[in-house]
Amino acid sequence: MMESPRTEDSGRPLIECAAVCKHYPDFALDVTLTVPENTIVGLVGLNGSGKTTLFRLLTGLAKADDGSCRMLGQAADTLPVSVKEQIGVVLADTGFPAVFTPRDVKRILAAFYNGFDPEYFDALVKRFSIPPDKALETFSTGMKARLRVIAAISHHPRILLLDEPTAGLDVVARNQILDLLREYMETPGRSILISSHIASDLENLCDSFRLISRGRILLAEDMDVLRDEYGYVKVPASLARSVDLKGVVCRKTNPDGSIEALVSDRQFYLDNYPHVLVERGGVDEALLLFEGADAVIDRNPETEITRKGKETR
Ligand SMILES: Nc1ncnc2c1ncn2[C@@H]1O[C@H](COP(=O)(O)OP(=O)(O)OP(=O)(O)O)[C@@H](O)[C@H]1O
Repeated sequence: MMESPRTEDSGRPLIECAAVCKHYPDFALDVTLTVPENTIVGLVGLNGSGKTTLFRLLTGLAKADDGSCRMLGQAADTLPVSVKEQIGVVLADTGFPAVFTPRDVKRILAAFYNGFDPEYFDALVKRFSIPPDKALETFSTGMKARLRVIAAISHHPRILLLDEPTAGLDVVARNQILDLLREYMETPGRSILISSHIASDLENLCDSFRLISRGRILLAEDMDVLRDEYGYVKVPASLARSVDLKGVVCRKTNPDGSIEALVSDRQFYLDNYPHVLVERGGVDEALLLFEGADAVIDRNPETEITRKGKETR
């Protein structure tokens, strides 16, 4: 059986999805995922792949048709307040009413969370140059996004669920948020599940990532393994029959007969095939190849584990 991503071998699971299923008329989600403490997991997938649906299941906003999600060991659809207190959430396309000011937001959070830290909130608002008394309708996209993350983090939760927290932001604003998330993780016992369309954000922040496609997680890997060992290879049509596609994770055959593939052992190709283009395989390459692939090997060990568990039940 394949190992889980190496950085996640130890640590209590804070976020768990066990074969959780959600069906819509034109879409089906079926996900198994574990995020242990002290870990940042990135969720990557194209538009409509199911990222927001998964966040909605984890926050109890959507109810699973089968399987289950657990947060801090408790069923996600019936979380007690004591557990909700320990979760911070940024959901895509949500926010506070436009007429609110950051000071209003602070009052609401203080009423909602016992653990809300007003001094920390004020310090972050100041650090990110957010005007405390202006209505949010006057805010730029970046200011609103920063405030959403500040609001999610100011009660010192143990878990952060962040659906596209950096969407629409420039590089400075994105880096500010990523730095804040790194600081957040300096306290032991925490974890983050974060989705983003920006591969570099996830590559620089996360310990591991999950690639979700059409509602299923097809690849689960450590970020440093992806960076150090995986490769993108392009085999010209003339060599397509002679190259041993060792360690291929997914493969796409182009109309001209050339083959593009994501492989788990870049060095093998560098050593053996001097005429094959070999580059580092990043999150973007993985996404592009998985979407156009004509062959995919399921590289999500967690799915395998849960399926086996189900079969033996
Ligand atoms: N309430 C709903 N009713 C019907 N279909 C839905 C509902 N919510 C989501 N879907 C469908 O489920 C699929 C996955 O949507 P989801 O929002 O989870 O994707 P996503 O990966 O977050 O996409 P994006 O990156 O564009 O935000 C889409 O096809 C969407 O139309």
